[in-house]
Amino acid sequence: MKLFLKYIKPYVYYYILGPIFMLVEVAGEIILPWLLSKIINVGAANHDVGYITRIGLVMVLVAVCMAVGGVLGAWFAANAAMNFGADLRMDLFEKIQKFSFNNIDKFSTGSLITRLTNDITQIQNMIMQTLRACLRSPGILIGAITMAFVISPSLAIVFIIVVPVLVISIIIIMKKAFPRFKALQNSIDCLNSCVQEGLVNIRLIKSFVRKDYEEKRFDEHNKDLFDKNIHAMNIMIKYQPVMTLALNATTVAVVWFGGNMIIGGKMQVGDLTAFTNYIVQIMGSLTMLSIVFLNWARAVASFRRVREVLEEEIDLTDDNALYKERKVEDGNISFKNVSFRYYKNSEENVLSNISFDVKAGQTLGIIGPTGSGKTTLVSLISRLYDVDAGEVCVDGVNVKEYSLDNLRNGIGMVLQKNTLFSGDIYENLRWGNENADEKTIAQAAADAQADKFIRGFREGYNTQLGQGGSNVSGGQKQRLCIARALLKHPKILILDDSTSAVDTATEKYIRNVLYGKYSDMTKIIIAQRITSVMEADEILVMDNGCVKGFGTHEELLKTCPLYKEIFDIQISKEVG
Ligand SMILES: Nc1ncnc2c1ncn2[C@@H]1O[C@H](COP(=O)(O)OP(=O)(O)OP(=O)(O)O)[C@@H](O)[C@H]1O
Repeated sequence: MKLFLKYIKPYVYYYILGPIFMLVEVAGEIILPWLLSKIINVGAANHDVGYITRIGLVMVLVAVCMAVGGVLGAWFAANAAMNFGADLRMDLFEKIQKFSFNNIDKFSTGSLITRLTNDITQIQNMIMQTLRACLRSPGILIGAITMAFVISPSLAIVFIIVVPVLVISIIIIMKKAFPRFKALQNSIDCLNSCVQEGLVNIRLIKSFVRKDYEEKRFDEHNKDLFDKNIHAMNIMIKYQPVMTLALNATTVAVVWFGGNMIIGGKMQVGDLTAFTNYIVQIMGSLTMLSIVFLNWARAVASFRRVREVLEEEIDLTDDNALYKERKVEDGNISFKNVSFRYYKNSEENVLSNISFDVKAGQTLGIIGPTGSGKTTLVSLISRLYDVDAGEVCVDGVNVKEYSLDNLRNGIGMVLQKNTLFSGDIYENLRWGNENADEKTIAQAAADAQADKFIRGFREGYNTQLGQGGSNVSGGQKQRLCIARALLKHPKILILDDSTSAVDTATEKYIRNVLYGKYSDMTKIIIAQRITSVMEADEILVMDNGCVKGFGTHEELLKTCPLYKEIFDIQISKEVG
């Protein structure tokens, strides 16, 4: 509730004015049947045209006031709901941006998308409907029942039987609806995850001819969503005819008893007309209330899902950092007895007892079999994960003592899975430095051996890139990502297998530029090709999460059997 109030507070006037304007409509709906009965009982009975005209004009005036009240009430309700949704969505998005990888792994991407979109829409709809109905429906209910008792207390007894029965059935329906709506939202999660995976990987699906399999998977999720929808909607489907039946039965009973009363001279025709109008209003407001309650059931399920994300504890923060203002100045790196595992309940470490130092400006090459922990190791430098034992220091300070922004601003990472965004090349490269001018961008691109091929495109640097960089080759994408990182001018540059798709000659050019022009930058180059790391100042050889060797190329050839083996296999293959 506290969380709910946070989003209501800034727009509290909308929440007050919306229902108040709706009351104008309520008053009108109560007055109109009564005025109608006056026209029938007095005007028509006495053939008094003047009376009919006067009351008629009052009715028109009431209708105009109702329209104005209705429009303003709806406007305030819509604004309250939309603002609530927009603020909640923003907070949710900000929270997700702060998530560590561990937090992200807990929720699937599809589920986070559903929570950000569909769940918040449910909450918005609920707020809008509630504001429109919270005073209107009870107001009409109370007003119409009162008027009915005023007109004919004996006839109004029928409501004492009908209303409690309907209220009890609404409560039962609410109880049944809640779990069904929760299951429905979870099913939307699964469908969204399936759609997202299917669209992001559409090229892979086509190349592996997995279209049928993916269609089958989608069909299963789609059917599940259909079933859950029907299961939830069944409540509404069954409920609506019950309400209509109750309305019709009550009307028939009232007309029958009322007719007898008119024959017996105990009631006037106009009163019976007004009475039947009030029946419609009472039933209408009960139906409206039941729909609002059903939407509440759905929105509460959604709100719980949104709250789950908002209240998720972020396990990697800089809240307790000692040197929040400090920036990475030189680029010295030091690993001291570092151990790490992804799953905290697993017994085996992914990295075990790693220790090494890299001085500012040096180049460290990292080589080792796949899965040996190279990517994991460099992820710890920019605190994508926290170590389980030991410490990682940058410029002599534990990475946990920097603010995350300052630490990550000092480090440029070109990840193994490179990603570009839709937009032109300029926009993409400016991720490295949003203020970079065209000349600086072109220079960074030239250093990454990308300038030439970019200028080869018809639109040059204005070429639009597809989502994820789908319209450039793997090697081109890697060079654009390196240019983007160079533009950042980080103190530490990490290239994680990021030239694997670049031909060896171009890769050598890039290395030469890095060793020459960027000699003050600490560079970590992870590679599968031994030629990519041979010239590094130090080389770290990894195997199964452990350091198997550390030294220069010449030293390792003598001291590290694994390095020698990799060298022999790769170099003899090249010679062969
Ligand atoms: N996000 C993750 N969650 C759980 N386990 C992971 C995760 N990422 C990697 N691993 C596991 O950690 C180990 C080391 O993976 P890592 O990616 O660091 O190896 P690598 O040496 O960089 O491999 P490659 O050369 O293939 O890129 C592997 O066993 C891998 O399965």
